[in-house]
Amino acid sequence: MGFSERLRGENADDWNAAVGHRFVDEIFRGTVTPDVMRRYLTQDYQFIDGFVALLGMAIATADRFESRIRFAQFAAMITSDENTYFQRSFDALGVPAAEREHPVLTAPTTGFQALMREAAASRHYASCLAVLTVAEWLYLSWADRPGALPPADFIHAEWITLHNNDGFRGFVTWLRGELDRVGAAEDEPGRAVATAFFRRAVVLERAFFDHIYD
Ligand SMILES: Cc1ncc(C[n+]2csc(CCO)c2C)c(N)n1
Repeated sequence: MGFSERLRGENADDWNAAVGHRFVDEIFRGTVTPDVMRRYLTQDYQFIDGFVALLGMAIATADRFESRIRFAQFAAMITSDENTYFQRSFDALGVPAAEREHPVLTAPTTGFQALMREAAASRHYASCLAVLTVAEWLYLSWADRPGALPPADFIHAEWITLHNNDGFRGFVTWLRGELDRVGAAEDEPGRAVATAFFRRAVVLERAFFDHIYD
């Protein structure tokens, strides 16, 4: 069994609770209320800055050029103006500028920001990979419901298709392979550090979904 599959298995309870969360069922049915969707998206929007910084550290610490290229291309894609989902959703939900840019942060959001900052500060490629892999793979896992009909509202439908399209699937497959490769090459202390980052990320993903219903 590869490192990524082993890590997922060790965190199966929290992983499955996130992937099968009430929010996920409701977004596929198109029944997430505007109030909940607004809380979710305003908090999630605060995630992207630290995420891109962490990608930058993965580019810097990767052990080979081809991995840097993969991350650089992904970073370019997610930071291009092409993806206007958040702004269109904020417009549709009537979210004012102040709440888009400076919402009151919830505990899981500040937890994620700290986790991504710490992973980057570690300058340890396997730890950067561990956090990035959870953020991507767990999202592909919940969004991947073959045969499910798309909900009517674009706010629900596009949040699903952003995370289950073939390009995203290909990147997650590569990311898992990269974590498997790097995990196998690490010594045991290095693997243990990456394992702890992976676990914290899975716990926070579950808490992030829970918190929008509090
Ligand atoms: C709490 C939370 N965890 C993971 C993701 C997924 N995610 C974060 S950044 C990124 C790349 C650009 O889409 C992806 C897929 C999320 N949105 N929110």
